[in-house]
Amino acid sequence: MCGGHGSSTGTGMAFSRVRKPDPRRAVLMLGFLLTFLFLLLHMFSHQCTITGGTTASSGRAERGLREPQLWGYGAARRSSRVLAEESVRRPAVEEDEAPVLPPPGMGVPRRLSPRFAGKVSPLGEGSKKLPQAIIIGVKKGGTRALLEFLRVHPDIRAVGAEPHFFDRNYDNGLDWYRELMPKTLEGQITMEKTPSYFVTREAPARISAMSRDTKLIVVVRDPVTRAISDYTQTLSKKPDIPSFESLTFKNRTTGLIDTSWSAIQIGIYAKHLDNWLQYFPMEQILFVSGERLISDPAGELGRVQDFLGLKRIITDKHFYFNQTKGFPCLKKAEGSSKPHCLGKTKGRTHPNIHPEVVQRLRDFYRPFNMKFYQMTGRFFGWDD
Ligand SMILES: Nc1ncnc2c1ncn2[C@@H]1O[C@H](COP(=O)(O)OS(=O)(=O)O)[C@@H](OP(=O)(O)O)[C@H]1O
Repeated sequence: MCGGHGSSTGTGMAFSRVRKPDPRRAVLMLGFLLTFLFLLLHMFSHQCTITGGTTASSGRAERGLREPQLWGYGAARRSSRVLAEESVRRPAVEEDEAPVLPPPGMGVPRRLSPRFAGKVSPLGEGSKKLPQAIIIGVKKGGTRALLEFLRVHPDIRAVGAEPHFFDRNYDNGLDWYRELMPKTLEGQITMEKTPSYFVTREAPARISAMSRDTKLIVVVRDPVTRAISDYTQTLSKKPDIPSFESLTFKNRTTGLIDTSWSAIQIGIYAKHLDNWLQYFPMEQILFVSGERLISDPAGELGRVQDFLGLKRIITDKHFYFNQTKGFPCLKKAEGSSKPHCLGKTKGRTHPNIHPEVVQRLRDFYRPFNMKFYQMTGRFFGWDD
């Protein structure tokens, strides 16, 4: 535009006009100035749109929608802000239900949240290792109690929250998984618990690929009580769900049980165990009675310590029965001198289920339970 104007007027002409005050030239200059200012303003407003775009994408993340992953300091700060904001909006996270995991590729923060922190030696020595023993199930069996009790042992280090690596987070890779673990010294055992592994089809192959020597622990509980406990947990979060009775039956009149309902499905232990036996020998799996873990915690803990090849350090002396809670509690929690019972999400009051429905479920589970006793060589006494 400028060049075009110069060539049409001619250099000499232009020069002579500079000397004379020319109102047209003044208007032109003003036009230039205004165009320049306009361009400047436009660039500035474009810059603002980009910043606004970032905010919008955070909003997307907050609403749980997918957004391209941007790693680095800004992204890390943004995701921690998102988590903080979400935790304000969400009701308190229920124990064992929604562990806050670091996103893949970002590594694990040096200071882990207490939910993830295992016991760390005061000097921070040792190294992080993949777990040599895993509590793989069952949901609502008493897995949290077992892990909390085991953590009292000086030779056990366990991650607090459920990593869900072999079901939900497998794509994050073994390095990510290892990073979640607490540091251990020579001779100490690294552990984790994720009860959903027991019913995850891919879990046995995946754990075996990590190490064929992994020791597996399953806390089992009467499948009928377990189903009611599972339902009670869901009910506590979604009070509007249908009744236990209506979810149990495909057809109430014929009494046909809906085995596709996870609360029922999980309790068919023999079927799930079959899947594990394709990859692990029976000697590598220990079954803990969820009922005896309540009535005789030291006895069950003795079996677990033997299975893990550890000295029997956790004994009767470590437990007391808390009348208010109605469950055994630790006289001294790990790393503390105070008594410790599990939180209020453990040991909930179950709704009353019609005795006829309970009986129908007992009949349904009986053959599977028999098979399970046979497979494990232990009689759990659920069918008396
Ligand atoms: N010592 C002690 N204190 C409190 N609760 C105990 C204890 N030992 C076993 N239990 C039983 O554990 C049941 C919860 O099982 P899980 O920890 O495996 O549940 S979860 O799958 O991790 O959500 C929980 O089930 P509900 O009673 O249905 O809440 C308890 O019955």
